[in-house]
Amino acid sequence: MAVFTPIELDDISHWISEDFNIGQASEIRGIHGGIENSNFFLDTIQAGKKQEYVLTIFERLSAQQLPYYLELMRHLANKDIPVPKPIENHKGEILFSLKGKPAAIVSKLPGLSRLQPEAKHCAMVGEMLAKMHLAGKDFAKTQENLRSLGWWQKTIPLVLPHLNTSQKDLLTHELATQEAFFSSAAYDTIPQGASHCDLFRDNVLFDTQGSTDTSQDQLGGFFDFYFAGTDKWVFDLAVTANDWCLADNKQDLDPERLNALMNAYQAVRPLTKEEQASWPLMLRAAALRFWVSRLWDFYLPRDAQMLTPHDPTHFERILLSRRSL
Ligand SMILES: Nc1ncnc2c1ncn2[C@@H]1O[C@H](COP(=O)(O)OP(=O)(O)OP(=O)(O)O)[C@@H](O)[C@H]1O
Ligand SMILES: N[C@@H](CCO)C(=O)O
Repeated sequence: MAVFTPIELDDISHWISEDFNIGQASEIRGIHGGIENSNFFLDTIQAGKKQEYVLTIFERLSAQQLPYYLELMRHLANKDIPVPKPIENHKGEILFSLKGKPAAIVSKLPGLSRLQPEAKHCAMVGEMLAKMHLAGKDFAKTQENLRSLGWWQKTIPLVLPHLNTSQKDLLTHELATQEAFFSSAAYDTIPQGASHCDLFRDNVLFDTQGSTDTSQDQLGGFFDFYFAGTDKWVFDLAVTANDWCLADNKQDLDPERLNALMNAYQAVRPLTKEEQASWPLMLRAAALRFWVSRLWDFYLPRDAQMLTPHDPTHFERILLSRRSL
């Protein structure tokens, strides 16, 4: 629930009409979802028709880091993967500056999130995630996942003082396990490429086709590529499974939804035997990554209007569950 940098229509209307071919800005509305960036729905009127976009002001990422994400989105959108397409100005640029911070405008995806997904939603996500991984194979840029092992090693010491003894033990032992895994010969054999790395339920939209229930749901698309990176595809799948396939106890995996996700993914891209062998440790790595980031946001929060950090204990419980697999 965050808007860190407020933007009014007067701040952008001249810029939009002068630098872009998307009509006249008619309305801008802060979006109070998300915790990382300042996001706004931007409406324009072009040739008498309303058009909808999303304006994002990046609060942490730098102008050097951002081209990877935006160009990945453009690459995938050009291959008909349903992701937001960055809007170019008259010079063909897709990264801008607003109020001294990097900014971008992207297409608005249709639909809404399904926070209580059914197996069919997991299957749609699994199929598209595999297609996305394959579509990204010829993406020219590489950039590390900025919230992977190096970031965990840097951030864990900052949050340890806030934890009790059992949490400290869990965090430090899991980090040591992952350090050994990342430096193993087996890890090097696992295929990698452009990965979303944050494909939670709140980063996928489903187009309801006008239905009041889920019976007509079609995938609207994946968004929020701002934690993407060149990473192990099976790590990306594990991040997705940990959020989409949670059992009712909010820590174990639900077999029906997990099978739907995995079968649909593998129908497009079968996992290698090395990926299959790595699966338990990848699920743990995915749980650790988000436990650390939620601890960081919770104990070292930033000033923001209406920022509601996520509950760190959610991924503490998930990590404990994955370690028991
Ligand atoms: N391209 C898009 N199309 C439709 N809705 C979007 C789009 N991008 C963002 N949104 C809306 O804005 C909300 C916040 O976006 P997002 O999830 O990217 O927030 P964030 O703070 O950038 O990232 P995070 O979710 O990691 O905290 C989303 O929940 C969604 O409702
Ligand atoms: N999807 C993340 C927030 C953004 O990284 C979480 O739920 O912790």
